[in-house]
Amino acid sequence: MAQRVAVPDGANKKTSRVRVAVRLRPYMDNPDDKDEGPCVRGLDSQNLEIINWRNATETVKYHFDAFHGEQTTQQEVFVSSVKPILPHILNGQNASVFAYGPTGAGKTHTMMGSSDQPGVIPRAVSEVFKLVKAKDEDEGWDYSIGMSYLEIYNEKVLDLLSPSSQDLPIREDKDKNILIPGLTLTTISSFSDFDKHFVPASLNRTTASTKLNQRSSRSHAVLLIKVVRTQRALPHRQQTGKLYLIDLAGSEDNRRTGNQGIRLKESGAINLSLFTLSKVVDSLNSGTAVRVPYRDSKLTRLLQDSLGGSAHSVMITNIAPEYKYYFDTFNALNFASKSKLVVNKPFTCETVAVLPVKRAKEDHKAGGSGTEPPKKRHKDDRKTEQDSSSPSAHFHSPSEPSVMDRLVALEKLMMNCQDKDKLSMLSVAQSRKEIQELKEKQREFESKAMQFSRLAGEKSSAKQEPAFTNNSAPLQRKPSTATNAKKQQAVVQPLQVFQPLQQLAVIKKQSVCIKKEKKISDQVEPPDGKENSWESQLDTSVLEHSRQKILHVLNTGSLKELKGLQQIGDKKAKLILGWREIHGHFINLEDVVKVEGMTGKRFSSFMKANILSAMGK
Ligand SMILES: Nc1ncnc2c1ncn2[C@@H]1O[C@H](COP(=O)(O)OP(=O)(O)OP(=O)(O)O)[C@@H](O)[C@H]1O
Repeated sequence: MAQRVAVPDGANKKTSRVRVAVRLRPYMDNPDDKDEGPCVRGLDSQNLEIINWRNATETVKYHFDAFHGEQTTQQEVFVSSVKPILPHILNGQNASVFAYGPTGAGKTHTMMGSSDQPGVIPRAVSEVFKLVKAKDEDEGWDYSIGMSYLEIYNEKVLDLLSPSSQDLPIREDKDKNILIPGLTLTTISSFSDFDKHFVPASLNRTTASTKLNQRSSRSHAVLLIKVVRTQRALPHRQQTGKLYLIDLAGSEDNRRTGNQGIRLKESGAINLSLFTLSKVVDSLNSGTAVRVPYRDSKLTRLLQDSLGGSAHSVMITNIAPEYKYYFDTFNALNFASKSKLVVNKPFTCETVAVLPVKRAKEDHKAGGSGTEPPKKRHKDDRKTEQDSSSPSAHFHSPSEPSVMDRLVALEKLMMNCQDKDKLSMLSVAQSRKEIQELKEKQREFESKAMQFSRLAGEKSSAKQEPAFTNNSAPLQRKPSTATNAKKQQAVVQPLQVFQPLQQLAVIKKQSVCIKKEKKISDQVEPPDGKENSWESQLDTSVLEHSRQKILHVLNTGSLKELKGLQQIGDKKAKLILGWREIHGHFINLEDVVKVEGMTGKRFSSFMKANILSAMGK
């Protein structure tokens, strides 16, 4: 049998952008949400605006490749955003279309649709058959179409056409094509043939009811349509084009989905892979990435040869207009647009009237503009108490799980620390990204805490004991060596406190800070005076002036200005911005050790480098 060899692809090796469209679903009347109106609206076929939560008299404008408003039909979405990329599949190129967005914002509606309003998937498959049929016989190629259908659930690849199969591996061949050995590939000869396989397989998808969506997709559903064309004459060239049509699981805020237990675990996997997808799309669209992090999740690994490179990709970001989706919408838009947003000038009265702002004020009353009339503020307070979706309602509810409480506490902390002057230094997108990253870290911490709590639960008696006890803390079990004992202690210490789980986040933070402050003073002013001997040689007033200058940059500097400091790279600068978002200003320079990764030693070295550099030495 003749062996096939890969023909070098003459196509442009430049990494292509992901085309981004946004679709706003219609407002859904809900007795609890009445009178609120939308928080986001379209401006034209490429632009939309959303209330600015930092100042409800402003909006934030976004520009996209396409904007589909509430009235847009399934056919219009398909024709404008998907149809143009399909002919490439017949020429051996790859493409991907994916629907991204918060849970309940319309991803499944967009991708699958219903029998009377079919979505992108049935329309695209039907179009591929049409395109093949329309090919001229005289061109001399034979076409065959195959389908695979899988879901990525909890970072496992599961074959929806063969539901009894186990987690499948993702491999890359020598030509950098992504393969899934063992995945069913069914040849289909017509649209009805496709339908026959697709409909029952869709029922195998993992869905569940959450607070926000009765039938929420808990996995990423990936439909692969493979078009292989073979030349009839010698040398029987063969080209394979892959089209991925993906209905992603919703990006989730667990306070609002009410997720616990298995739902929370699913949600962790969903958010992780979406976070990685956002990094990949960001890298591709910014065009600056040295390494696109495809390997960081199964989803992006699978899409590696169909996202970026010479592939054609479209992301349809689904958003919902109701206020209860506000933060999810804001996050989704920031993920989708990255640098494209513009902060508006203050809203005119006329425009404010069109977009009611009370919910935004309510959600952020602690950090709002402070200009709202007292009467209205009172009304909003009342509403907050009644509204179960309000962060503060969760915060005060003793029956809510502690994980949610702590996430809400974090969010609340962020809201309370809004300082207009400080925030004006940051672009909205940038700061949201930082918050997002911090939230990811917080989630990691939460999942560790949950694991920890489970361990504690197994060991302790069935009585109502605190979740954390000093003899159940795994970190304490680690034998510490003389050299790292101090470091370990700084972490273990807070867990020795007998406190309910829900207070852990705060306690841990405080304790670590106290401990680290101690470490710092040890290191900045060591007993032998060796470490800071350089300081003692400087004039006190000059030293103090330099310290103040550094503190000023740390408190008000933009990303660029922070990176201008000695020993502050991109990552550390972002962490500092994120810390400021949550906690406000650094009161003392020594507070910098509270920023993740800034140890006492690093702080000493940071101070030395910056003071000497400020003095021109
Ligand atoms: N453009 C639209 N027109 C009419 N109804 C819509 C539209 N978009 C979504 N819906 C309706 O909104 C509800 C939620 O939509 P859908 O299930 O598609 O959300 P989702 O983003 O896929 O959620 P999840 O991530 O939880 O699966 C459904 O009842 C759906 O029919």
